Order: sequence, then C-alpha cells, then structure tokens
Amino acid sequence: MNARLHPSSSPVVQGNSTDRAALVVDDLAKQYATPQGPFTVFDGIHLTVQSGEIVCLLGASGCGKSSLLSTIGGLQPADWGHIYLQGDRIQAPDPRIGLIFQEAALLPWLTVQHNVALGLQLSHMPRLSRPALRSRIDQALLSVGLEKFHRTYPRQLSGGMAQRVAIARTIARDPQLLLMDEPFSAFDAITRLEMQQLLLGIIAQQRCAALLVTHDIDEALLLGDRILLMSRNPGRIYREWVVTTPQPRVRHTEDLMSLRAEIFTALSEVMARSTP
Ligand SMILES: Nc1ncnc2c1ncn2[C@@H]1O[C@H](COP(=O)(O)OP(=O)(O)OP(=O)(O)O)[C@@H](O)[C@H]1O
Repeated sequence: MNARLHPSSSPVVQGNSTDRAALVVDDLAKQYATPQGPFTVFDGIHLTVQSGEIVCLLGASGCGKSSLLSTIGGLQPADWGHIYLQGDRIQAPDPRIGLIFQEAALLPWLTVQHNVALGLQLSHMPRLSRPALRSRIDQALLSVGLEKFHRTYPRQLSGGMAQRVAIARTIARDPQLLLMDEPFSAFDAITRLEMQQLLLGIIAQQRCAALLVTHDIDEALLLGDRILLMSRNPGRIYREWVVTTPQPRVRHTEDLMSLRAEIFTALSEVMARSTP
C-alpha cells in the first residue's frame, strides 16, 4: 500500500448507521502508474449506500467515476481505504455485487435464457438445482419484461432489449449492490425513460442498493435518492444532495428544476477549479 496520498478532510465512516449500510466506502484512494509518474485518480472518498437506495454519481468527464466504480466492484485494487459490503470488508469481486455497463456484452451464440443462466453459473453461487435455475431465469426475465424471449438470440434483440437481458443476467443472482456505469447512455430518449422506469421498479422490488454513474443530471434527478458530485484531479466527493421528491417523479417540476440549477452551478464550480 502506498503512503497516504492526501490527508482526508471527510470524517471516517463508523457507527451503527453505516454498520447496516449495504455499501460503506471509507477513505478510498487510487493511483495509476503513468509514464509521467503516479497519477491520483481519486482520493479521500467516503460514501454509503443503504439497501433500497439509489445513489447517483455525477462528475465531469475524466474525474474518476468509472475508476471508483470498478474499484468498489473489486475489478482493480484500491491503494488506500476500505470497502464494506453489508459490514464485510471486500477486496475482490464479490458475488453479492452486480455490475451493469453501457454495453450489454451478451454472448451471441447463446439464447437469452442461456445468457442469463451463464451469469448464474459464473457467479460462484452454490450450485442451483435445475428447477431453481429455471425459476430464477423466468423470474429475472419477467422482471425486465422479456418473459417471451427465452429462446431468442442476441442478434434478434434491439439495443434496449439486449440491455434488459444484461440486467436480467445481473438481478437473477439477487445482488445486494448494483454498480452501474452509464447503463442507459447509448439509448434514445424514449428507451432511456423506459429503462429508467424499469430500474426503479427493480430496485423497489429487490431492495438492493444501487450506485449509478451518469453524465446526465436529469437522469440523476429522476432516479437518485441522493446525488453525489465528484470534483477532479483528484476525484473527490464535492457535494451531496438528498432528493426528497417522491417517486414517481416527473421531469421539469419546480423542485427538480431548482435542484438542477444548483447542481449545474456546483458542476461549473468544480470544472473551473480543475483542469481535465
Ligand atoms: N488504467 C489506467 N491507467 C492510467 N490512467 C487511467 C487508467 N484508467 C483511467 N485512467 C485515467 O483516470 C482518469 C479518470 O478516468 P475514468 O474513466 O475513471 O473517469 P470518468 O469520470 O469515468 O470519465 P468519463 O465520464 O469520461 O467516462 C482519466 O484521466 C483517465 O485517463
């Protein structure tokens, strides 16, 4: 582990409220080796996500959102700090975490049901009986509205349907934490809206925690129970907002528009303070 990168100004996360949190990130920092020397991509990151909560992570391009998400997901090691999932310290990919990216990454030679099954089989879960496997696949495909597409191949699906399969593949494992990196950014406005509604339904049903990286302030306003804004060089949590507007939310209501203006102002501040 490296020497401390920067002293953290945020409080160390402790205590009963965070013991119960699905995710606790405590003073996390990460450096990349570059030809110019070590580059601190993010530093002093503290955050918690409770079960059933959607936390959206906003920030300028290159501020380290994806790096933070993949570090929390165990895809790369942190250089400092700790990550706790339901109170357990984690340092590697954990089957209780589901990852969803912009690309659905389905295997083209497998049907929809076999893509979902593969997710279950690769997730180090205790071996499921055939009926249990079948039931999980059926339930997951029903949750994403693809119950009639078990035997369809990825090439026969639209982009939105393929992403629904990717979501089904993830939720079939019953994850306690969903980490999502720009999952809907490739879609047109209508598909995106449908996917956002789908996600809200899934989180409400499964009561898992969700941390969602997005560039889109409106998406964060529609989905987030809380919105975090990252600064850059190094990436830090600059501001946090609790979105109190109840679901279902409608775009452009007065309260959301005033929050939107506040977020824009804060985003302009962080961009003015740091170079890309
Ligand atoms: N493996 C790596 N080695 C060196 N530098 C990296 C590596 N991965 C990312 N970076 C750098 O870290 C910074 C943050 O990248 P990251 O992709 O995490 O940002 P981001 O906020 O997700 O950006 P975007 O919103 O554009 O996707 C960038 O300057 C990027 O070039």
